Amino acid sequence: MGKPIIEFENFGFKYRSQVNPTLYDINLTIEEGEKVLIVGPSGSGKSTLAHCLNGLAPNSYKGDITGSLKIKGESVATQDVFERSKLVGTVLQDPDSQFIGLTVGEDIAFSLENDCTSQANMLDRVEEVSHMVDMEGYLDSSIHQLSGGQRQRVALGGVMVDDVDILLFDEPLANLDPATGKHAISLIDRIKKETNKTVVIIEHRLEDILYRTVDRIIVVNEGRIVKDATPNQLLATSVLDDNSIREPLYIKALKYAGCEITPEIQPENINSIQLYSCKNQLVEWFESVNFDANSKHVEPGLELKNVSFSYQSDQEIISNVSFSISKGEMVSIVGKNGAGKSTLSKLICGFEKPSAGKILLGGEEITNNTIKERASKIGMVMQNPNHMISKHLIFDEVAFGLKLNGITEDEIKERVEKTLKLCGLHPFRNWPISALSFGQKKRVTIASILVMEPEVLILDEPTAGQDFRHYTEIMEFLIELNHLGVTIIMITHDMHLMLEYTPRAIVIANGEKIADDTAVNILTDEVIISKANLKETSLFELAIRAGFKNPREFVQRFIDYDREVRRTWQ
Ligand SMILES: Nc1ncnc2c1ncn2[C@@H]1O[C@H](COP(=O)(O)OP(=O)(O)OP(=O)(O)O)[C@@H](O)[C@H]1O
Ligand SMILES: Nc1ncnc2c1ncn2[C@@H]1O[C@H](COP(=O)(O)OP(=O)(O)OP(=O)(O)O)[C@@H](O)[C@H]1O
Repeated sequence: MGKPIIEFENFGFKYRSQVNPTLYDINLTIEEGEKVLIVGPSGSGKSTLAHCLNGLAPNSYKGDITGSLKIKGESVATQDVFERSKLVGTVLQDPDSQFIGLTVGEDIAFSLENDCTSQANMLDRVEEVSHMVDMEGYLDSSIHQLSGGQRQRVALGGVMVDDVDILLFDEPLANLDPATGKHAISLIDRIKKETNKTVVIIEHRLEDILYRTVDRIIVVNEGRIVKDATPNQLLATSVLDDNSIREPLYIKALKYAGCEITPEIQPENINSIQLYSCKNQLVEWFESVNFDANSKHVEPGLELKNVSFSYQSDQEIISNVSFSISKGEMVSIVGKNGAGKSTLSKLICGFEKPSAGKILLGGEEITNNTIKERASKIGMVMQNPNHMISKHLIFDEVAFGLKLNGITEDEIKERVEKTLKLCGLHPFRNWPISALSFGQKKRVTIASILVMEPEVLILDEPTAGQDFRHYTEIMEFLIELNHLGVTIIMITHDMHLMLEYTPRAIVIANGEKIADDTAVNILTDEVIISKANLKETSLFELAIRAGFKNPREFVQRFIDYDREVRRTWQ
């Protein structure tokens, strides 16, 4: 047993604005040098636990603590945020809320200044850190000119240099492209091993985190710890499923095939798992299922013809991109951080104007239409919900667009209520938005666009911060809309989402389109995966390890089968 570094004892927290506590009976000891993953459904209290650990609660988020929290053996009850920051370094869920400097270099330097590093040393260290997170070309760029994932990388870089014993990451992968996510996980692992720091990670993307070993997984639900186990032990239970947390895809495939998952077969990673007799079961399952899922769409929807764009005249961000998405299609746009995906959506919505090329909707050119003209037909849900929300109450936020369009009060009420129900927000309709978790806020922004009933819906990372139940609800809801003829375009770094929900994907790298194919073909193509910072799927690896001659087909059958299973849940 190592020395305890974090000790929550009978710990509870109640936000001042809430009637009931958000955390109850937390008894959790984390030892020096441990790496612990905290998972749980949206709104279960994970970020609150993180805020209690880094002192934001109760210092910034006011509330009452019961029980005790000790760090390094000492009670921290009276510490302020600054004192706590010397013990715990944090990457928050919304990186925008923690930038201090104006440029990338200044922001990284700020973390070093806290440690009184000498000026000369500082420049070297800033270079080194920026290199670590692959941002060395951006040291003079303003934070505001960075893409969402680039901001996340800077935030990661900042905390990695903090001279603290505990590193706390709240959804570190949310905006990172899959390859950078993998890199970040390796980096966290390396720093932990080299410096013996204690690492606490909160993340919905369990499979991605388990790319590198974690010592323990803590499952939180409704403010309590419901399970504290090693990954191998946990994956052998149904706790993840029971608590709306997504299991790794290869585990799901093995379960579909009827294989028994035990800790002994080391299920924590696709490379560690022993398949034994599961191989035969997988083959039998594969042969027993077959679907022909794809239907063809032909009506013209959204078309881009040779579109180019630059923010600054010397650097082209989008280069000669053309594609055509039929009415009623559901397509992913994927690619590296900073590749130009969000910029493309800004061009489609009219927030920016192409320097060359045309954009058409339903066969008609809209290149010169105003944002307002497009807004009734094209809805856009942005990456960061805090960039979209302008109202105090949930109902008002969702009703806002309808009000602007002069819809009657009765109709507004009906449409807003219906949308809130669909988005799982109805119980909160009279709440202030400030009292929602990040995942809940994200759903508010989706609701505020859906209520407008757009023809084309563009969603930038629609499921970031969502637990599996809400993820599935949102995605199945989008599929329903899609079946009604709404064209859906998703910008995502979630390879599961792309595989499972969008038959087709467009890949952008350095502002150019480098592929336009089925999601399965793309995620099994090494060259494209590497060029666009994507990540191979564990299903493909499972199929190879189980000896399938056509692993692509195995992946496709899993996807089709899984889709059918999910449909029957509805
Ligand atoms: N600032 C706040 N003021 C009042 N209540 C809050 C505040 N932040 C969170 N809560 C309450 O705590 C609950 C849990 O929120 P928290 O952010 O800890 O959840 P989470 O598990 O991190 O969720 P997610 O995965 O969606 O980020 C919320 O449903 C809300 O009731
Ligand atoms: N307002 C701006 N001014 C100048 N450059 C910008 C601006 N916004 C974005 N950029 C640059 O344009 C490039 C593309 O950014 P964009 O946000 O489209 O990327 P992305 O593919 O959506 O990335 P991510 O996956 O990280 O969200 C990036 O290199 C970014 O630094």
